[in-house]
Formats: sequence, C-alpha cells, structure tokens
Amino acid sequence: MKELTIAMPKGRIFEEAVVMLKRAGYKLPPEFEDSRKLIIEVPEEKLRFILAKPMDVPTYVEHGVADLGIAGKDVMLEEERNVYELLDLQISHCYLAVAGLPNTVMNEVAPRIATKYPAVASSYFREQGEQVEIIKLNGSIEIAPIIGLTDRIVDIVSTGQTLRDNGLVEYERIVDITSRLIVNPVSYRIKHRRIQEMVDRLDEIISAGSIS
Ligand SMILES: Nc1ncnc2c1ncn2[C@@H]1O[C@H](COP(=O)(O)OP(=O)(O)OP(=O)(O)O)[C@@H](O)[C@H]1O
Ligand SMILES: O=P(O)(O)OC[C@H]1O[C@H](OP(=O)(O)OP(=O)(O)O)[C@H](O)[C@@H]1O
Repeated sequence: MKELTIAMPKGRIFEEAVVMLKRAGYKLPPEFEDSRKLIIEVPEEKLRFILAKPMDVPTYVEHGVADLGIAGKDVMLEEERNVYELLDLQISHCYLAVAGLPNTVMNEVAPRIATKYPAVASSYFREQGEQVEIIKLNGSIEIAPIIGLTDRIVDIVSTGQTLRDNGLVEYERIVDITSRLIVNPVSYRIKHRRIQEMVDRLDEIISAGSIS
C-alpha cells in the first residue's frame, strides 16, 4: 500500500476535517488533539499529515510534497493552483461577500476595497464593470471601512456576527464556500487506487449527512 501525504489546514477547518477522517474509519493518534507538531506520521494507516496555514495548502499539493490537501473554496479561487478538486467535503460553510458601512455608496472614482482575497475581489469587480483599488489586508478586514481606509470590504461571512458587531452591512453575496479535498494531478495518477479508496470512504460520510 502506497503512503499518502495530506496537507491539513490548521485553524477552524482542522477539527471538522479530523472528525470526518475518523468517521471514515482512519485511526488517528492523540497528537491530532493536543500537539504543536507540524508533521504527524500515522504508519498504521500509511498516512502522513502536514499541518499548514490554510492559504498554503494548495501550494504544497501543487508542488507534489503533499498528495492531497483540504482547502476552503475561497483559497482555491484565490490561489488558482494546478490541482484537482476531488470532493466537496461540506464542512466550514461560509460565503464571500461585499460589505461596508450602512447607507453608503462607493466612491465614484476608483473606490477602495479591503480584502484578504485580492484576486477574487479584482475579478468580481471587473465582471461588474467597476474599476476599484484593492488594498490587501491579512485579517480584521472589518476595521477598514470603519476607520475610513476603504469604501467596502470583500470578506468571509458565516454567522454575520462580525459584521453586526462592527456596524457593517452586507451589500452583495459573491460565492458560497465549503472545504474541498484536493489532489496533485500526478499523485492522482500514480496513487489512484489508494486515493480513490479515501475519496469513496469520505464520500460515504458526506452522503450520510453526519457532518455539520
Ligand atoms: N467564520 C468562518 N466560518 C466558517 N468558515 C470559515 C470562517 N472563516 C473562514 N472560514 C473557512 O475556513 C478556512 C480557514 O479559515 P481560518 O480562519 O482557520 O484561517 P485563516 O484566517 O485563513 O488563517 P490565519 O487566521 O491563520 O491567517 C477559510 O479558508 C474558509 O474556507
Ligand atoms: O460571520 P462570522 O461568523 O462573524 O465570521 C466571519 C469572520 O470570520 C473570519 O475571520 P477570522 O475569525 O478568521 O479572523 P481574521 O479577521 O483574522 O480573518 C472572517 O474574516 C470574518 O471576519
């Protein structure tokens, strides 16, 4: 049986992804709950996990140092890496939206947009026929319109609480987001049986509808 390396996103997807793998029958050691290790070997399952920043997962998979990865659709759209999407895991549901201060219109000349997703935001406004200036931030995006840095933000919304608590409103919904199982195209060819077995096991869990 060929070993598989999987790039897992640290952070909020991680826990749900681990639950899913366990339900699919993979026996994962306690290191998954209480360790700061960044590489976890599971020889009994012939699996090796790399714990990466969510935005970096497609990079590891594209370069083939991970065969598989788990990444939000937001990351896939932003990164546009040469990988295949195998499964919609139906976890970490959220969406990307345009938001801003209530009852405001965007500056007519080159309105400014703050976002962690410059590629997605640029292509969205281009499709709308609007010329905008994108300001890339790495977090706490909601601050930008409040302190007058930008007219709008493009950011993730889940419960809407961050927008509400900061007095912002949603103007447009751009795209629904869930996490995806992605694969390196070469790995998919040379480790096809092993990978397909994992896909089938995860697919069964998704179809049973027992995750989030
Ligand atoms: N509020 C949310 N609710 C549900 N899913 C979310 C939410 N925010 C982000 N996500 C999804 O989870 C993924 C990882 O988000 P997370 O907040 O863990 O990492 P990050 O913000 O990209 O990383 P970091 O905070 O380490 O820079 C995102 O790519 C997205 O798909
Ligand atoms: O609609 P909600 O349920 O409030 O979730 C949305 C928030 O969650 C994410 O932020 P995160 O917690 O990852 O912090 P960040 O500002 O560091 O990106 C996202 O960027 C929003 O700010």
